[in-house]
Amino acid sequence: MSTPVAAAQRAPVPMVVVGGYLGAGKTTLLNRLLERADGLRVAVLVNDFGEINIDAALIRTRSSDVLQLENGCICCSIGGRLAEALAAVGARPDRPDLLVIEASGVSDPVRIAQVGMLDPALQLNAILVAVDVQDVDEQLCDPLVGDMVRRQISGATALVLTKADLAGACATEKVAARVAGMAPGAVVLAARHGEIPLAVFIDAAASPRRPQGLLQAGGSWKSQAGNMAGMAEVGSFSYATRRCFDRQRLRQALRTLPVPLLRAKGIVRLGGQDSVQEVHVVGGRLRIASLHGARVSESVFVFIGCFTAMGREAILRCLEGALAAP
Ligand SMILES: Nc1nc2c(ncn2[C@@H]2O[C@H](COP(=O)(O)OP(=O)(O)OP(=O)(O)O)[C@@H](O)[C@H]2O)c(=O)[nH]1
Repeated sequence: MSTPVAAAQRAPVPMVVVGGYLGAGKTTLLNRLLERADGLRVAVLVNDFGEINIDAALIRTRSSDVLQLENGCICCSIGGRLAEALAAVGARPDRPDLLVIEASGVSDPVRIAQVGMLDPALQLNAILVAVDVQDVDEQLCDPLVGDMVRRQISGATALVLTKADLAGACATEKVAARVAGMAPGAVVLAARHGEIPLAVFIDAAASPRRPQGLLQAGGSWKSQAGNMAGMAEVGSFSYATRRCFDRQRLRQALRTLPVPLLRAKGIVRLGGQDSVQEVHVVGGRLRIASLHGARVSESVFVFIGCFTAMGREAILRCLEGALAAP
């Protein structure tokens, strides 16, 4: 392994941080990049909220170079581990051509970029922030998460509008104007199911840099996130089972959960089917889609929200009611 000095003398690894609120489409962006990154060696560092890293599993179906950090907000709670993981990438004898960090939906991408910028082996290319056109207005008004979403958006060098296909052109234009005003200097572009020009990741010049203050920006995030967690107890819990789910019952259960949540995602096996499915609940909408090429021995779910013990149990009961007959 090379020494830190030797590592610093080689050309730095371009780094892109992908941020954005829960369910905004970060993993989709990353997977689309990996599908098209012909010959480009992309290392991916994924931080997820919850003890089961569903995102890393979803990305692993498309890349083998995936590093993962568990449990939420890399910038506040595991900054040291993030720095270590980044240093390990920079110290590799065969450095990747690109390092992409997927931030958790409740973290501040600027803080993550700051940690990376302290490492001379890395060079920040862009902070991409995914913005869900359908849900961002509601998120920005939400007393619980509004400040966090605003901060994520305002730290972007590129804002990637997602789900324009669902929201329509008119809503997309309105959101584009709104978020552009929150992040002056950021490029605003729309993604089609995660597809954006590769240059946005690869070419530093394609993303205008925040000219100043990057290292100062976002300084109060830690305390804000701390307050938020204390006030509202945003948390997560997971569920794993070796049994299969019944598709119809699972749909019904996830559409009628008795407890509000911020996000749910899972990788599940359905009774009578070989294929593995990915499951997403975002903004109350449910999507179940085949996860091609995946093989799993158990189904897993992560739920993110403000749950009481009773709420948690109610959700677990719903899930158990959706299991297929053994
Ligand atoms: N229709 C449509 N769906 C999208 C688009 N982008 C993402 N999605 C869907 O939105 C859901 C959430 O996408 P993810 O990529 O998992 O979102 P994420 O930001 O990684 O989610 P977290 O990691 O939980 O914060 C999935 O069901 C995606 O298929 C899009 O452009 N159009």
